[in-house]
Amino acid sequence: MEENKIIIPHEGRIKKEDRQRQKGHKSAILWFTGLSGSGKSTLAHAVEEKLFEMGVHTYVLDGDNIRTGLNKDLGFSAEDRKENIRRIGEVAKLFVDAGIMTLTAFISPYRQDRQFVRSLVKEGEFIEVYVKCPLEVCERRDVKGLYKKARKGIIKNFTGIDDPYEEPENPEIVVETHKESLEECVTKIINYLKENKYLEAE
Ligand SMILES: Nc1ncnc2c1ncn2[C@@H]1O[C@H](COP(=O)(O)OS(=O)(=O)O)[C@@H](OP(=O)(O)O)[C@H]1O
Ligand SMILES: Nc1ncnc2c1ncn2[C@@H]1O[C@H](COP(=O)(O)OP(=O)(O)O)[C@@H](O)[C@H]1O
Repeated sequence: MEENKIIIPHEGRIKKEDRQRQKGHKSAILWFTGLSGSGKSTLAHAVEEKLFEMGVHTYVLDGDNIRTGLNKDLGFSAEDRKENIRRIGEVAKLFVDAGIMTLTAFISPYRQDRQFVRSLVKEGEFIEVYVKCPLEVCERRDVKGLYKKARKGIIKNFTGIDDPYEEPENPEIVVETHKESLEECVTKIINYLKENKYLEAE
C-alpha cells in the first residue's frame, strides 16, 4: 500500500505570507494546555473576543468542535490522546497556513505530543500557553462535575487523578488562573502577541 503512495504537491501561487499581508497580521497557534478546569476554554474564547475586536482573523479549536466531530472516534487512553493532539496539530497547521490566529484548548498532557505539534510549524508559530492551576483548585471548581466522578472511580484515567499531566518545561507564556484574574491573563497574552509583532504583517 505505502509503496504505491506517491504524492506530488501542487504549489499554489498564493502563500501564507500573502494571506497574512492581506489580513494585516501574522498567523500562529496559541496552544493552551493545562488540567481540566484550569481555564483553557474560558481563556481561549476571551482572548479570541479581544483579538476579534481588534480585527484579527481567529478561530478556536476545542473539545466542542473537535471531539464531537473529527475526533469522535477517540477516547482518553495515552494512545488516543496522542492521536487527538496529532490531528489537532495538523488541522491547526492548516489554519496557520490560511493566515488565521488559531487558539486551541486541549489538556494535551504529554510533553512529547505538544512537542510534535511544535515541530509541525515554523519557529515562532507555536506559542505554548501553560494554564497553570493547582489540582485542588481545579477540583474545587469542578466545572463539569467530572472530578467528583473520577474520585468515585466512575471515570477512569482522569488527568490529574489517575492519569498524568506533564507540565510544560519552557512555555512561551504562563498564566496562573488561581492568582491572576481572567482580565489579567488575557492582557498578558495579548501583550505577548503585541510585543512579539504577531499583530502586524511582515
Ligand atoms: N479521562 C479523562 N481525562 C481528562 N478529561 C476527560 C476525561 N474524560 C472526559 N474528559 C473531558 O474531556 C476533556 C479533555 O479532552 P481533551 O481533548 O482536551 O483531552 S486530551 O488533550 O486528549 O488529553 C475534558 O475537558 P476540559 O475540562 O475542557 O479540559 C473533560 O471534560
Ligand atoms: N483567570 C482565570 N482564567 C480562566 N478561568 C478562570 C480564571 N479564574 C477563574 N476561572 C474559572 O475557572 C473555570 C475554568 O473552566 P474552563 O475554562 O472550562 O477550564 P478548562 O477548559 O481548562 O477545562 C471557569 O469557571 C472560569 O470562570
